[in-house]
Amino acid sequence: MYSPTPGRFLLRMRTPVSEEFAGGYPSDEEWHGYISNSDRVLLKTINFASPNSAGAVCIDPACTWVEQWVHRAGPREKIYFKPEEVKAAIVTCGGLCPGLNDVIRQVVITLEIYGVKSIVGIPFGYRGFSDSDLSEMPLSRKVVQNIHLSGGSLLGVSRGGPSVSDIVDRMQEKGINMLFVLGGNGTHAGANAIHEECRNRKLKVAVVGVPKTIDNDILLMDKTFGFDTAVEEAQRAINSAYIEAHSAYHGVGIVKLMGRDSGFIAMHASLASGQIDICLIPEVPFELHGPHGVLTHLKYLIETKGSAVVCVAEGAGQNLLQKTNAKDASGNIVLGDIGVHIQQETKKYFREIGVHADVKYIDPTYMIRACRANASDGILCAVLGQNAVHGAFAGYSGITVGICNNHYVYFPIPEVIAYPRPVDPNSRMWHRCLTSTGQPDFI
Ligand SMILES: Nc1ncnc2c1ncn2[C@@H]1O[C@H](COP(=O)(O)OP(=O)(O)O)[C@@H](O)[C@H]1O
Ligand SMILES: O=P(O)(O)OC[C@H]1O[C@](O)(COP(=O)(O)O)[C@@H](O)[C@@H]1O
Ligand SMILES: [Mg+2]
Repeated sequence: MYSPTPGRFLLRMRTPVSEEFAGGYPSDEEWHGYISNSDRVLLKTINFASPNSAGAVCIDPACTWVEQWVHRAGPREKIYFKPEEVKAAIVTCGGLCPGLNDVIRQVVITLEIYGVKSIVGIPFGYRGFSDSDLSEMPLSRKVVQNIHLSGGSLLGVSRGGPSVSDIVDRMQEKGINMLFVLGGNGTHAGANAIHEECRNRKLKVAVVGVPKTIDNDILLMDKTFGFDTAVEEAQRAINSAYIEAHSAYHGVGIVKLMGRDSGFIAMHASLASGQIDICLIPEVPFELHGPHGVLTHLKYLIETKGSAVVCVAEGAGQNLLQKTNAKDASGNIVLGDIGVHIQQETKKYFREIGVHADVKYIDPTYMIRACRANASDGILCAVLGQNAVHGAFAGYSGITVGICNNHYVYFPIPEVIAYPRPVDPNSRMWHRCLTSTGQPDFI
């Protein structure tokens, strides 16, 4: 569609002190280290023998093997934007997530290495495109140098905001032709709509996403950034609940962790801690009362080991609570508080059966996401941020970056947000979690 020009992302650099290397490293070397547009990464790596294998996803009863590939991420030899003509914008939307600043930093640094001079941050999510009292923030390596040392987002985040057509109007007014969108499912739905609108208006704009969700609920990816940090941070809450429960006579500790639709944080935090007796996630229904209910098992645990710790994801057991039909500014359903409900029902239950129980409830909700990224997330953010810029220069739009089978790739946005990625109750990981907790079925 547009004629490509040779890439300006230098994989080998020399300080341009001498005339000889003023333009960078000589380009006539055989090794160049660019990614070919034909490089592909295999989407699924297990050839399941039958649909009965744990976690099997099959297209037919014979589980016929179908190879599916995605584009490998990274710098290309030919680029589709002249860096001096680029005005790049970065926006962070939805809730916070550890690592947002790390990604912003890497996007800015990489853009500068390509030679982009005009880089701005849009304040407070998509809202920053419409609110007249919010002005764009000029970004450079100097501005972002140390932002990864703290959590949150330098640019601020928000839910809700203007229509897609208003956003594209503002982008046209401001001359933005590269947009980097950091956010979850909702943000990516918006990013894809912005990409489509730009196409309809025949604008040469690259819209590239970087999936941000501590819930880890984006399809096809090994994991999203911030998830590891959230799981690690959750260990403190779980350990406190364990110590409280263990030190009390008939102690019961309850910890509620984030996870609107998906129980990945609760499952991984339970598995990592080794201190959880009951893990409850949205994907696996449970009863509190009755012979197979959670409370009967708590009584058994109190009798047999003296204490117990429960980890519950915020989206779990919503069928046990009264629906409010309330929605947040982005249209997400406001959930009932399952943690408080389990706390109250546990106290009531033990009171009614005349057994002493010392119930302690910990809700570390915002503490697990308002923190700085750990080392492994720091690396993930760096690679994703850099690859987002390479993707835009490679001429892609309507894509998002991710890690798939340990390789970094570009996904078409609609493929990864078709629905929130759930924990598969038939997966090995959920079975491993059950093995660790030793919990029975609660239905
Ligand atoms: N289907 C959609 N189409 C366009 N924009 C959307 C859509 N869903 C959400 N958004 C916008 O994306 C932003 C973030 O959405 P939200 O659901 O709050 O967070 P997240 O992106 O983390 O899922 C909000 O500004 C919201 O208005
Ligand atoms: O109170 P807030 O800011 O709406 O955030 C709560 C939500 O944030 C999350 O952790 C992640 O949500 P997003 O991916 O939409 O940012 C959800 O699990 C949780 O419901
Ligand atoms: Mg969301």
